[in-house]
Amino acid sequence: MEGVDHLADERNKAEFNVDDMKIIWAGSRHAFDVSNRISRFVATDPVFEKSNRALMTRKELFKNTLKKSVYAWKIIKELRLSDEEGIKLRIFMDQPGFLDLHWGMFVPAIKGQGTEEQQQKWLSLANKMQIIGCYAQTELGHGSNVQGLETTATFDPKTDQFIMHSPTQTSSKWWPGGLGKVSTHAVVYARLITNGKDHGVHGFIVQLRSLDDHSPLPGITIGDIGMKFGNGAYNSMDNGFLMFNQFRIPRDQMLMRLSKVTREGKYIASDVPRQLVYGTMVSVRQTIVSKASDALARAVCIATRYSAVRRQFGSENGGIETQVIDYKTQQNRLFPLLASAYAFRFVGEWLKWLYTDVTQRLEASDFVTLPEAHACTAGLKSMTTSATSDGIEECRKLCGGHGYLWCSGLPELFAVYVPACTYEGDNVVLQLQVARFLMKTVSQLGSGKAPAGTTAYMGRAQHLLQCRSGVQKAEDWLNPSMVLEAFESRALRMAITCAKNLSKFENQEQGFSELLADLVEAAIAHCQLIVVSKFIAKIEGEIEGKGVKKQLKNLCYIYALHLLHKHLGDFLSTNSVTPEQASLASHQLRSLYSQVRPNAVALVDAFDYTDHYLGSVLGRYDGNVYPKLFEEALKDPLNDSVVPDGYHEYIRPLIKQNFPSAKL
Ligand SMILES: CC/C=C\C/C=C\C/C=C\CCCC(=O)SCCNC(=O)CCNC(=O)[C@H](O)C(C)(C)COP(=O)(O)OP(=O)(O)OC[C@H]1O[C@@H](n2cnc3c(N)ncnc32)[C@H](O)[C@@H]1OP(=O)(O)O
Ligand SMILES: Cc1cc2nc3c(=O)[nH]c(=O)nc-3n(C[C@H](O)[C@H](O)[C@H](O)COP(=O)(O)OP(=O)(O)OC[C@H]3O[C@@H](n4cnc5c(N)ncnc54)[C@H](O)[C@@H]3O)c2cc1C
Repeated sequence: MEGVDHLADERNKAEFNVDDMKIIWAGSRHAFDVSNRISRFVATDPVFEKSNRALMTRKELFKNTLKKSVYAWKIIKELRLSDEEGIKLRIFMDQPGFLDLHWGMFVPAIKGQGTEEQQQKWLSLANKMQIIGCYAQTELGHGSNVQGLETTATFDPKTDQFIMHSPTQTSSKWWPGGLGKVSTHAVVYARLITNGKDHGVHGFIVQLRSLDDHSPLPGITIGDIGMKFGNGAYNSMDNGFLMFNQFRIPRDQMLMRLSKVTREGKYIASDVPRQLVYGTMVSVRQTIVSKASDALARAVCIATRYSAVRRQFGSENGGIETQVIDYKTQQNRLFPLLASAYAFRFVGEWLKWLYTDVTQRLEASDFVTLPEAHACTAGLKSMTTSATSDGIEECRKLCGGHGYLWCSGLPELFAVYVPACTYEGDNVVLQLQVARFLMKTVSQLGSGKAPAGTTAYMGRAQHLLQCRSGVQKAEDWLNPSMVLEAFESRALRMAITCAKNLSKFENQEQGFSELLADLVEAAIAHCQLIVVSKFIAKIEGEIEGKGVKKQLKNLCYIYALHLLHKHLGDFLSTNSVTPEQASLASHQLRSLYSQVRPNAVALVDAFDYTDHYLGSVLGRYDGNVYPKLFEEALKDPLNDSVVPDGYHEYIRPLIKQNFPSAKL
């Protein structure tokens, strides 16, 4: 029934103030106001309609993305939206496109690696979108191994230019978003060569297309790399290829904040760490963690509302059937994902703080926390995107058959989201960076250099290696110090076991290669500890709103205890818990699920997503699922006619067995 809230009973059960939780989820009242206003603005503007995009051809989808992106930019200018509002507009527009890479990577790369002069020149054009840029690093032959890139930028002192060249097919740039059809410029990563010497990978600003007619400049071959996973989905983006044939750019288009090439061709490296050339990736990885909470929250919102609407079995004497959300199996799959969405939100907030802190330190030439910032952004990007991709797929299954329908919103969400496990660093490759950092930290234990920040717990190695968990009853698993100690001792013991096994090899690199799988496990344990500890820090801080803290506490312990359950092998093999304590944790989990159950729908309402943004018939705010499923089905072009195209050509001859005679 139109206008009826089918989930009203669920909402009435809530034991906390949803409006207060909305503020906690958004981060502040101001952030909530911005999100709420912009999301509703996008939802009501017909240009941002998106329900029809799965049926568009690639060309139509691409053109539709251009239209929406340019319209979004027009709105940003005309309404003088702030940066924050502009970012929200792009998020709620919910269609990957060139704007993401222009604002998300091209502009930050120039800000981070350009001199002040270069910033003045290029950012004034980029900020007005008089040029459109992308981030061209990955090549056909190399993505993870950045040092293995083959594109060259050779300095020619005669002309004061760099010659950009793609010496092999594998050196073609391949994947950059926005490159294929839109970008006029790119920050290109290439090996810098001066006087015959290779100085490794550096960034260069390169014009790719004419600003008059958009044709590729002579010496440049460029195009789109083709269809990607799913219908619609990430195919709105023009990921591209690019080859240079001795293409010349002026010397001052090398990004020279970190190192320089003089007029004479002399290479001058500054005294800052060379890894700062990877700075844009660190900044984007940080934002990807918050985006993970957003994507997971969307899937969980759909699955939770639908699980409250959907009924199966359990009716007695023809009475009403059981809501599937009441099955403990459904709760055991769904509530940890709900808890994870909140957990990733809070760790994302903390990571933003860490990133801001390291940026300020770098500006003051303090590089001490750079390795930790790299390890945290890499590890948390990896952990949260893997969990989110798996979580979206689990939500699809939680919605049964209807979850497989395009109009559930889940197939497209998965198709758009899953490459996050690969872009901005393959998730395994990134965990190995964390593992290197952990092995270094372990090797320095006892050297007098106390581990700090997220590895500070390793400074208590003596205690953590010997301690036995004090959990004696199920309620002890609601004690933050007991939970933290179990996670710390598991992470430390796994790292120390890896370090001991490594030390058995004469050649450390060979040992590292042999132990890769164990090292990744140790890195994941460390990252999970970070997320648990930041969630605990959140619930121990000041939280306003009726009943809000209680709900967050429940979610925090669900998050931690479900991880304990999932990785029980680690916890048992490191003697961080006993089998009896593990079974007490399961008992506590069941009790927490019962406490979350009446609040579940309100906890996803707190995400404040519009029906437009969710894009899901199953996740509708009003829960009016079945009539809307019919409406969606009837919109399908196959239902335009009762008798389908092809009937006379194929179906009728088949059932009449009236084929033209076959020829062999
Ligand atoms: C608002 C946001 C909006 C938009 C964007 C969002 C979505 C858009 C969608 C998609 C965009 C996707 C864009 C891309 O994918 S761009 C391409 C990304 N590519 C990668 O991520 C490549 C991954 N590989 C690497 O990062 C590195 O090569 C590496 C794996 C980390 C290895 O580095 P390398 O130098 O070759 O090798 P090492 O010898 O292992 O490292 C030396 C030393 O440096 C340290 N290190 C490495 N990276 C960093 C860093 N970023 N910062 C600081 N330090 C770093 C490393 O740990 C090691 O340290 P030691 O102390 O051990 O010497
Ligand atoms: C949708 C999308 C958008 C993208 N956008 C951009 C962009 O805008 N700009 C850009 O420059 N790039 C972009 N990329 C490229 C992306 O950054 C790379 O694909 C990514 O960094 C992974 O590199 P790869 O493809 O070389 O993977 P590979 O490194 O070839 O990975 C293949 C397999 O090998 C494993 N592996 C690799 N190295 C190791 C190792 N040392 N130890 C153990 N296992 C290893 C990996 O775990 C993986 O299983 C994009 C990619 C996608 C999918």
